[in-house]
Amino acid sequence: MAQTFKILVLPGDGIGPEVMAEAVKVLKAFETSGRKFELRQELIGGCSIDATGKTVTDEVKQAALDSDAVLFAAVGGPKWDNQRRGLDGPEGGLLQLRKAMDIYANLRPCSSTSPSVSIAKEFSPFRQDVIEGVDFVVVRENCGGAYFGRKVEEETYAMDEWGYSEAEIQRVTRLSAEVALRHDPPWPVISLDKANVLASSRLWRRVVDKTMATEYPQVKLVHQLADSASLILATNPRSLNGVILADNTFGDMISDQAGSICGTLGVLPSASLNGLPEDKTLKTRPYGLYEPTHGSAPTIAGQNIANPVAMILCVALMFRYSLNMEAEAQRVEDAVRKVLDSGSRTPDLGGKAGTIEVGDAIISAL
Ligand SMILES: NC(=O)c1ccc[n+]([C@@H]2O[C@H](COP(=O)([O-])OP(=O)(O)OC[C@H]3O[C@@H](n4cnc5c(N)ncnc54)[C@H](O)[C@@H]3O)[C@@H](O)[C@H]2O)c1
Ligand SMILES: CC(C)[C@H](C(=O)O)[C@@H](O)C(=O)O
Ligand SMILES: [Mg+2]
Repeated sequence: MAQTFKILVLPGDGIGPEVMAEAVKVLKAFETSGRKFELRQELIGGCSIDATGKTVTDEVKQAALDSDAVLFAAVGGPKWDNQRRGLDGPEGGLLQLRKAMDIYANLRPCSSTSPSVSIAKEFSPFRQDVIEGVDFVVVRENCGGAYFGRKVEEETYAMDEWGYSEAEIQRVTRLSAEVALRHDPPWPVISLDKANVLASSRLWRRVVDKTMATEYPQVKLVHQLADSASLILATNPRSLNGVILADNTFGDMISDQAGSICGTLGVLPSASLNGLPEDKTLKTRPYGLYEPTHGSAPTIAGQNIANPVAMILCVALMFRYSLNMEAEAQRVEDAVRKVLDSGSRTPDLGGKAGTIEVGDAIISAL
């Protein structure tokens, strides 16, 4: 009997449906007589608010928990900006889903050996000698901090509680160290915080220090203030090579900044996980939600010009982390590299190709 993987597909808003269509085409190309993908497509974000009154329904959250993996594209847009925000707004649908799945670590790779950065030599706004050899992965805490703390939102005052518990910091620190250990020799862990100002950062630094010293003494740990990390990323990004561990807010910011190395966010995928596949403490394979780093890019939606590469590389990450299909993950990454090298690129990379054309070219190159 064929092995069947249940995949929840969440295209969302803006360019989401366009880039998701290409990713699904790539996924389908990997069906064989021995392997099937059972796809269930659902609403999330603004389109879900319009159809159901909720940014994500309980059924969709349950479907995520019942799936082998979730492919998510993007949510939000000006249509909903002045209606509802926070957990009830379009972006809140994604936040609620991250929380429901407890996918506490968001891995956002940016490597000059990956297809995303290999094209940077021609398109990046950076000088080639500055970005040559850049190789890091941001491990962003994904379920806590300012995103999920108590909120006050009044006419003339607003507050977001930016709190972390020891346990929340410990688990993401462990996962970042495990990512570091996947490399030989192990990568350093570079932990970002604002311990010079924020109480939550001081706890962050203490817990990271203790966890690394007691459980991962073989992994080098560096603390870097988050604001200066931003400067370093813009001046000497290679010196951040390794695992960049950051809380929810700093991780969000530094991973968007990584897009500047490639010159576009349209090529950076990410994996949100509640553990690595080799984690023995998990009863099942980890939950995985695969989402590009970019958003719904409303100004370019509906024109067949959005770059589908980030979403397609999410399929590769899903193969790697959720479906035990490493060889297939590499085939997707190789095909993307080949197509970008051939010059078939969307306008954000200076090309003239359409979303569909790039998707088709990647399938032909598999
Ligand atoms: N994960 C998500 O769903 C997510 C992430 C970020 C922003 N958003 C939402 O998206 C909306 C727009 O936000 P924003 O403009 O700050 O960020 P954005 O990532 O949507 O766009 C930033 C810039 O990158 C470009 N861009 C992004 N993805 C691209 C792609 N695949 N191909 C080509 N160009 C691409 C856009 O045109 C824009 O110039 C907002 O409603 C925001 O809340 C959603
Ligand atoms: C849309 C928004 C909730 C989201 C975040 O801030 O986490 C996005 O910016 C991201 O980086 O995935
Ligand atoms: Mg972001």
